[in-house]
Amino acid sequence: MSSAKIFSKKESNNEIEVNTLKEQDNSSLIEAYEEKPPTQDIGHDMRTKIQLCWDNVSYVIEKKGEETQILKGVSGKANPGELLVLMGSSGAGKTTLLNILAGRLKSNNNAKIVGKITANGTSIKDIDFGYYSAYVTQEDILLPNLTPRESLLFSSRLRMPGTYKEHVARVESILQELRLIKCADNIVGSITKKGLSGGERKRVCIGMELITDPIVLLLDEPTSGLDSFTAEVVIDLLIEQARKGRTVMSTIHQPSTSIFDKFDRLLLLAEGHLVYQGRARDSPKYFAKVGYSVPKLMNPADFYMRLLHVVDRKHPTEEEHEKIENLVSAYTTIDQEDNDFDTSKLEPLQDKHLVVPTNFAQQFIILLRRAWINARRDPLASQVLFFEYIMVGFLVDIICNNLAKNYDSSRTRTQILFLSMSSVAFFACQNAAMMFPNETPLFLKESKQRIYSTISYYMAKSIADLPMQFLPLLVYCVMIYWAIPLNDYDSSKFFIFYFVLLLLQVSCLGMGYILGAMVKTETLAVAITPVFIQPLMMFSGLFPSVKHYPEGFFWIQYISSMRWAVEAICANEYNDLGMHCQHCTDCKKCDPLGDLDFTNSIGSCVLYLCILTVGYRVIAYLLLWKRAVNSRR
Ligand SMILES: Nc1ncnc2c1ncn2[C@@H]1O[C@H](COP(=O)(O)OP(=O)(O)OP(=O)(O)O)[C@@H](O)[C@H]1O
Repeated sequence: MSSAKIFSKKESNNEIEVNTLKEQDNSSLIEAYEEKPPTQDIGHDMRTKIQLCWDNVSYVIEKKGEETQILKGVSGKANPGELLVLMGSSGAGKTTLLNILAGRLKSNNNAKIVGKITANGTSIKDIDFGYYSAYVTQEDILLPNLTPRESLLFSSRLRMPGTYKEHVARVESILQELRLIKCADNIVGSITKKGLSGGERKRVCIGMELITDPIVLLLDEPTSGLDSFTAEVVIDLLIEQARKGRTVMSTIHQPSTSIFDKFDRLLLLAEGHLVYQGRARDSPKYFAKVGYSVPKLMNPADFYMRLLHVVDRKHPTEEEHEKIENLVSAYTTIDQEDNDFDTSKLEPLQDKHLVVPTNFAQQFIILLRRAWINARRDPLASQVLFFEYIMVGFLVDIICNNLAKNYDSSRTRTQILFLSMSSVAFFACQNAAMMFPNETPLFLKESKQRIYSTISYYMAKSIADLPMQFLPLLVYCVMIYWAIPLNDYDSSKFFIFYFVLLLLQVSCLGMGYILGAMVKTETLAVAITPVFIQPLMMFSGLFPSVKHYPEGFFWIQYISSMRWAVEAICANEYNDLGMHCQHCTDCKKCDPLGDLDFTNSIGSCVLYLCILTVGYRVIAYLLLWKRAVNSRR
């Protein structure tokens, strides 16, 4: 593939090229692209240009019978080949406007969008605008345990057609283009795990969207949280993307003067009103004309932010109100002389659709590989789980080793079984619940883009998570089984013990998925896990025994997989244990199982456990599916 080479050759010249182009007016810019053929040879034909226009766009939401107008008749346009920056005070409506233009916000019962949005004159309602555009969210939505190269490669394989070689070439080209080669094999990382720097992570997010070669690139605050130098690197990349012919539009919070100087066009919002739209470099002249001169040596961006700031948006002071009114009326009355873009070469867009290039089996295999790499590298799933099991096993060994096989010690024996069951249930459930919220943003984003089906994702995730759970549990079982020892009548006893706990682990992972699918953050997942697990544990048959369940609560045992797991391992333990009592000659009356009111066979307990395992997983799937459907609305 040639593009990678072309990019690397041009890299050193980019800065000069960008700056030179910036000095020219818009039409000469476009001609400049036309003369040089686009450097990308995949995806969209970059000679297709899109001018995005919005006319009188308003957004009104209704909450508790009260209407709030967030956008108030905003009009504007974003030209191909240019970087349009949206600025305004916090809450002015920048993200809302960007979301509406990207088609991410739609009218519903509580929110209404009015106005017309067109791309090359075609209403975006009449086409699948997602085919032409891409959106980079403010949050970095990436899997923390993958590298940039892996993230881009999986994204490419899921979203674009082509052979493996072509995917690799496309990814290498993007990595070079975004100057990510040096960190391409480092782990992305997260807040809790050191990985890429903020700027690198943001560039990977941009790269994830460049995979489909979008003609319109929309970004929500790509520089937030970055220092001014790193922010400038990101802006330079956006300008480069624009110079390739893309229409680039981004919200930016607080650009430095040197960043501001690089913007092609500027759109300023104040309290949902448009107060300026035009060339960024012309803005100081415009504001001076309407009575608000930018002080000498002051960053115009800082000046505008201060000018447009309203302390209490619900109750603006008279002065603030008057200032915004002045700016709004000045904007609508002063001619902007901003019609310098030649639209004659723009072609109407066809209603093309993104075609999912993979079938269910391919999606499953790619997602399984991705989920497996992510799970394998997750410290929670590997080191922490091992540590937890080894610690519990070690303590059990110290406290309970060489336990006598008599009736007196059966209480301790039962407690060990309960501890084993509760540890497995708690570790598995919490682990799954904590890992899920980290991955759901990417799943929801991809499912919004309809890259794959929820079932292929869910099945891949469910399977990929299992191996990392099995081994620590096996280590725990081996550690305690012969040290106590538990029932050593024959080897099948150990395997039944391990198998039942394994099944419990699989079912509790499902329960963890339910919790993980319900909450949005890891912290919340940690907080709510005990709330769900503990009641189910209390109805596991040991606390109190089945006979003593209060009336009306009897049914809880049927939704608790712990109940059936504990009965199965107790039956496995006490049948053929060969107890010898010191106190009685006839041990037939010593019946720990009977004392516990456990009467079911191991087979029926395992059957209940299997049914609950499937049930939990189906519920988790439905919750995830519902979230995916809601995210597409
Ligand atoms: N669904 C909603 N329900 C209630 N209020 C909303 C909703 N969406 C947006 N808003 C409100 O609309 C206003 C504009 O929100 P928006 O996110 O567009 O602002 P912004 O200019 O991007 O702000 P920031 O720079 O702080 O991100 C805010 O006051 C926000 O609270």
